[in-house]
Amino acid sequence: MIADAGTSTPPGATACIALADGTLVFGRGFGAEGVAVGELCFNTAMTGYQEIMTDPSYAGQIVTFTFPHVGNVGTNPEDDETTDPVARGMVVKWDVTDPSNWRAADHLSEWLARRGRVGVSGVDTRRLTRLIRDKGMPHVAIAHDPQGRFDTDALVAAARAFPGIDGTDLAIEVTCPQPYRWDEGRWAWGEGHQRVEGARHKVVAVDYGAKRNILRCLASAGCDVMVLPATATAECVLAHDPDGVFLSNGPGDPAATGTYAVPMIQGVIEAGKPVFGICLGHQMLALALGGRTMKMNHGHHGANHPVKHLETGKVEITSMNHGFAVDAASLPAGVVETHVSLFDGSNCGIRVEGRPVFSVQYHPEASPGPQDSYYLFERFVAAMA
Ligand SMILES: NC(=O)CC[C@H](N)C(=O)O
Repeated sequence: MIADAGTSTPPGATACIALADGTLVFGRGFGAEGVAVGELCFNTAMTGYQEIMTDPSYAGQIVTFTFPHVGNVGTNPEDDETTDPVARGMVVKWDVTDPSNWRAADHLSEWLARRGRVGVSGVDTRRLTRLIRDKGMPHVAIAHDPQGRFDTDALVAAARAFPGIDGTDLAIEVTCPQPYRWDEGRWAWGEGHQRVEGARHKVVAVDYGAKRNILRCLASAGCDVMVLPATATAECVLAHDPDGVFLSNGPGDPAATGTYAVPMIQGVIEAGKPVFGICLGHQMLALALGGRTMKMNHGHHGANHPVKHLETGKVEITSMNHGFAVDAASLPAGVVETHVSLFDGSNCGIRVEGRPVFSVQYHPEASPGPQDSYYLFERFVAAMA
């Protein structure tokens, strides 16, 4: 149900996606009723919709899932990457509202409704994805009304009024309000998440919107993790006398977030600390080293992205979620490009020559996704040893 502006609501439609250019897409609503605005992206992962919806890096975005069966395994308390969903809404093909389709413990629709997030199902997500590729992550308003009453002109106007993610610092909205310690390790099958005892390395993790599984990977690799808010200064980080500093993933434009992150990162590098960054942390490390970042057309969001490690020639299948990228041509002498995307050649990793400072654009904690890149946590620990 993809139509032009002014088209009346088709019978049975209880949800509408209005693009800023006037394109309308109708479907069946689930989750919360109401309207949400944001940047519409697509994610190609076949599993992990709950982890994706609760990844703080999706703040300001609405996620279209290209995999057709989303919602069929319900939700559970173990898979949240943060307390609340952070993506503003979700779009899926499978009709989540059909009760005969659902047998899971906690219905995705109720889970989403409890958290005030809007869902649109029954959409031709293949066609919508092509549209996102053509238009480059459009600004949209999505609406869910069980009576199917939509003021489509107002929805298009709301999409147009969305300020966009370019130039916006969103990390400040999702970072932790207070420092806290993290000592829970990775999932052990049948035993859940366990406390890790006897950690050997003191790590400060700066939280720009960290996923819980990243902190679990650090703890499981032997790190005693102190999580600090995004605006922590170098002085504040160094006051914890860490063996290493971790820069987390997070939402928004790295250039806008760099205003406070860059001086902190420069300070800890100057102090000789090992530094490891993931995704937004990677982008901000590149900025701190004198590089530039740029907005991508439709970004990389999925769990099937091949990345080449240029120094070993090995290919890793990675989990990704980013709409900005480091411009490799902008990297100064002494900063080496270590990884590239085999989809489009974009930069996926850097390191500083002669220093234990490195970062990757993708998500080695793989939540969801393949675990090919877990070695990066071990590399960080080795750098601190
Ligand atoms: N996953 C992330 O950390 C995303 C980084 C950044 N917000 C981007 O979209 O590129």
